[in-house]
Amino acid sequence: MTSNDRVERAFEEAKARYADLGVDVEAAVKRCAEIPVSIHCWQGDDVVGLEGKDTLSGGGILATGNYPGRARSGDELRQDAAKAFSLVPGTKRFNLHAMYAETEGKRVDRDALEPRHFEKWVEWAKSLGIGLDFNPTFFSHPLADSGFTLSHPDEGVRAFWVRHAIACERIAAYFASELDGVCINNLWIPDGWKDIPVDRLGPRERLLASLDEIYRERLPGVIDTVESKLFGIGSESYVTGSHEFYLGYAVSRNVGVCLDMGHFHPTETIHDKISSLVLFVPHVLIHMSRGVRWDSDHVVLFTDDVRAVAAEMVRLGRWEKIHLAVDYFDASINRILAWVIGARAVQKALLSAFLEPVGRLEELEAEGRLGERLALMEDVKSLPFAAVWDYYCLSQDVPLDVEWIREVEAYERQVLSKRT
Ligand SMILES: C[C@H](O)[C@H](O)[C@@H](O)C(=O)CO
Ligand SMILES: [Mn+2]
Repeated sequence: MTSNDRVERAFEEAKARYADLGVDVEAAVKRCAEIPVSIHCWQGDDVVGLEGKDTLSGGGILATGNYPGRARSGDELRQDAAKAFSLVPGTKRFNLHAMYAETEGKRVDRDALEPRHFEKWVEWAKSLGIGLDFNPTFFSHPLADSGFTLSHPDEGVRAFWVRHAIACERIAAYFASELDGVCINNLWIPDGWKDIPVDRLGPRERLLASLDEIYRERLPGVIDTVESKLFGIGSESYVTGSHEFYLGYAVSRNVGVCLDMGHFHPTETIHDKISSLVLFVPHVLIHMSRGVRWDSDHVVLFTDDVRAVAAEMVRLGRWEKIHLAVDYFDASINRILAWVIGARAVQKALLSAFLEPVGRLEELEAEGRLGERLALMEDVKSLPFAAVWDYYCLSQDVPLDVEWIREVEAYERQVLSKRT
C-alpha cells in the first residue's frame, strides 16, 4: 500500500467518526483551504529590510540569533518565501513592510516611497497568484532613534512620519488594484518611554492628530488597521499606541484593529476580544504570534491559544471582517523552518476549528446541558484529526508532517548554505 493509500484510508475512517457528530469533513477541508493567511516577509531576513542595513535597529523589537542563510536581497527573499509557500497548505498572502522597497541602489527616503518601488513584488505576487498586504515602517531609521515617530514632540519629525504613512496608503492601494482588490495596511509604531513618564496625554494627543491626517483620505481596496502593544524593548513603562488608545481611535474613526497575540499581559489571551470588536470596528486583523516571558515574537505553534483564536474565528464566521496573519521572527534557526512551522500550525488550528461539531455544541448550550457541552469539547480533542490533516496536505499538494522538514534540509544544502 502506498503512503497516499494509507492517508486516504485513514481519512475515510476519520470522516465517519466526525460524521457521527454532524461534521461534514469534506466541507471543512474545502473551507479551510479558502481562508487567506498572510505570511510575513520579515521572518526571512530577521526584519532587516532592503535599505542597505545589515541589522534591525530600534523600534522596540529585537531579532536574536545568527543562523546562517538569511535572505540578503529581494530576489533571495522571494525565492525563500516561494519555497516556504510550497510547504504550506491553504490560501496564502504575503505581508510586506515599507523597508522592503526596491529602489535600484538609489536612496529614497521613507516619505518619498512610491508604488513603483514595489513593482517587483507585485510581479512576483502575480506569478504566484497571491495578494499582498502592507505595513509602514516606523523603525530602523535615524528619525526613529529617539523612540518616537507619529507621537514625536518635534513637528518636523512627526510630519515626516505622517508623510511616510500617507505614502504607504498609496502603495497599499496600488497592491489592491494590481492584485486581488484588497490590501490590509497595518500601522504599528514603537513610540514609548523606557521609564515612567510625567506626560502620558501629550504623545497620545499627537498620535491622534497624526492618525487623523493619515486617514483623512481612505483609498479603495485598503483595509486600515492599527496595532497596539503593551510594551516594547526600550518602551517598558509606556507605549503611546496602547490597546485602549487604538480601541477608542478605531471605534470613533471606523478603522480596523490589529490584535497581536504577543502584545498583551503575559497571561492575557485575545480570543475573547474578537466577538466584542466585530460589533464596533469594521475589521479585525489577528497577528498570530507567541509571547515567551518578555518577548512577543516566537514562532507560532499549534498551542491552545492559537487553537482558541481559530475556533473563535470559525464560530463567528465573519470572514469579511476578521483577517489572519502571522507575525514572529526567529534568527536562531533555519528561517524557512520558522516560516513553515508557524504557518502550518495556523493551518492546523484552522482545520481543527472547522472540524469542531459547532452545531451539536450550540444545541447542548441552548438546552442547558453544560456538562455534556464540556465533555464533547474535551472528547473532540482526541478525534482522528491527524488523518484529516494528512488528507488536507495531500489534497493541497504539500508534503505531510515530518516529510516537509527534509525538503527544507535539502534547500538549506542546495541554496542557503551557499550564502556566505
Ligand atoms: C515587524 C512588524 O511590524 C511588527 O512585528 C509588529 O507587527 C509588531 O508586532 C511589533 O511588536
Ligand atoms: Mn504584530
